[in-house]
This record gives sequence, C-alpha cells and structure tokens, in this order.
Amino acid sequence: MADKQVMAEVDKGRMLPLMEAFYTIQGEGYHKGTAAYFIRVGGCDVGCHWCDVKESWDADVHPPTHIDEIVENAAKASDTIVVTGGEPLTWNMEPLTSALKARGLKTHIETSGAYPLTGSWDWICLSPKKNKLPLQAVYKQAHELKVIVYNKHDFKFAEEQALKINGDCILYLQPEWSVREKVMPLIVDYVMGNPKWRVSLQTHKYLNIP
Ligand SMILES: C[S@@+](CC[C@H](N)C(=O)[O-])C[C@H]1O[C@@H](n2cnc3c(N)ncnc32)[C@H](O)[C@@H]1O
Ligand SMILES: Nc1nc2[nH]cc(C(=O)O)c2c(=O)[nH]1
Ligand code: SF4
Ligand SMILES: [Mg+2]
Repeated sequence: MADKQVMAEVDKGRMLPLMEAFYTIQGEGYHKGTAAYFIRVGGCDVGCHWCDVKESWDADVHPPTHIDEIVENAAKASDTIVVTGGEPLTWNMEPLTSALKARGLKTHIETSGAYPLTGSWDWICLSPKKNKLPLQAVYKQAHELKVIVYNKHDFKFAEEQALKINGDCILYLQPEWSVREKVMPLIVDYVMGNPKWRVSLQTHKYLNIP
C-alpha cells in the first residue's frame, strides 16, 4: 500500500485490500448450504494459532481495490454477499456495505468482533477469540455466535461468551478443523447435554469447494 492517496482511500473504506472473491456455498453456521458470494478482505492481527487463512493476515500483500469494482463483481454473482477475511472490521465497512445495499444485495459478515462494528449488516456471525475479545456493540447485534472448539476448555469459553450475547442470537460450536476427529464427539455430547447449542461444521471442506 504505497502511495498516500491510496492509503487515504483505504482509510475511508473506499478501497480495501482484497485477497480474493468467489462464488460458493456458505459452509458454516445458520446459512450453511446456501449459495453466496464471498469477499475476503486482507488484514488481521488477532493471531489465532489455528487460523485456516493465515495468508490473509498481512494487508500489504493484498492489492487495494476500489469498492466499486468489488461491488460490481459481487452483483453479477449473487444476491447474498459474505464479507470475511482476515478481519473485515479492521477496516471501515460503511462504504462497502452501503454500496452493496444500494444494489439490493444482502450483507453478511464473518467477524471476531475485535474492532468497532462499522457497516450495515443483514447478518452478523460473531466468532469470538480469546486473545482479542469482541467489543460490546458486536455482542449486542450478532445474529449467530460461532465458537471454535480446539479443546475441552473451549466449552467453558463458549458459555462465558453466551452470557454476553443478546437473547435472539443462535449458538454454534464448530470443531477446529485440524482436531475435528478428536473434538467432534465432545461437541456431539455437549450439544445433547446443552441443547441451546447447535453443531456447525465447515461443510465446504467436506464438499471440496472454496
Ligand atoms: C478465517 S475467519 C475470518 C473472519 C474473522 N476474522 C473471524 O475469525 O471470524 C472465518 C471463520 O473461520 C473460522 N475458522 C478459522 N480457522 C478455523 C479452523 N482452523 N477451524 C475451524 N474454523 C476456523 C473462524 O472462527 C471464523 O468463524
Ligand atoms: N464455503 C465457505 N464458507 C465459509 N463460511 C465462512 C467462511 C470464512 O472463511 O469466513 C467460509 C469459507 O471460507 N468458505
Ligand atoms: S480472527 Fe479470523 S482471520 Fe484473524 S487469525 Fe483469527 S480466525 Fe484468522
Ligand atoms: Mg473459511
């Protein structure tokens, strides 16, 4: 992100470091199984050791891209747009989501909630992380809470997070991919014992799609 003008545009959210954008099936959570266009924005300093897109972390390697171009391509692909990353809330999401909504598109976000909630969202998936907890505003507005289970201690973390969330939020436990064989049976038992929770799997990985 070299020149000053570009940096100013990124600062305002008029340009975003775009890692990739693709049409696929939402693999996780409440909307799993439904077609959607994904916009993956670079930049994240939350630092989850098991993150499955570490290539997204360094914003500087992803080209600053005008939101007009991003929105144009999104509108051709789908009526539902999932903004993910990286951590999308690293950036000002207001210009992107306004432009998507002006085209009549539904805006969904995948976020850790670690930064201020900007943008206008039809669906917020909050996936809290221990090393950078969500801000209050995101707990209030999230539609689904998706806690990643890496080991048995994560059930306690999940319950702590559930206490902070609004009452309408749907609760999910999702296995961390590399330990899925070990934690899936634990999640199954936990959900049967605590049925306010639901299971979420990364079904796109089983389907071999992005
Ligand atoms: C890559 S993150 C990007 C969005 C945002 N930074 C976040 O963490 O919510 C997208 C989703 O994938 C989940 N995720 C990342 N790595 C995972 C893994 N190894 N196993 C299971 N879920 C994972 C995250 O918790 C999040 O719900
Ligand atoms: N198919 C598919 N569904 C997803 N749901 C959340 C994802 C993400 O990386 O944010 C994701 C993803 O990367 N692919
Ligand atoms: S917050 Fe999301 S993108 Fe960032 S490291 Fe964690 S899982 Fe990866
Ligand atoms: Mg993913």
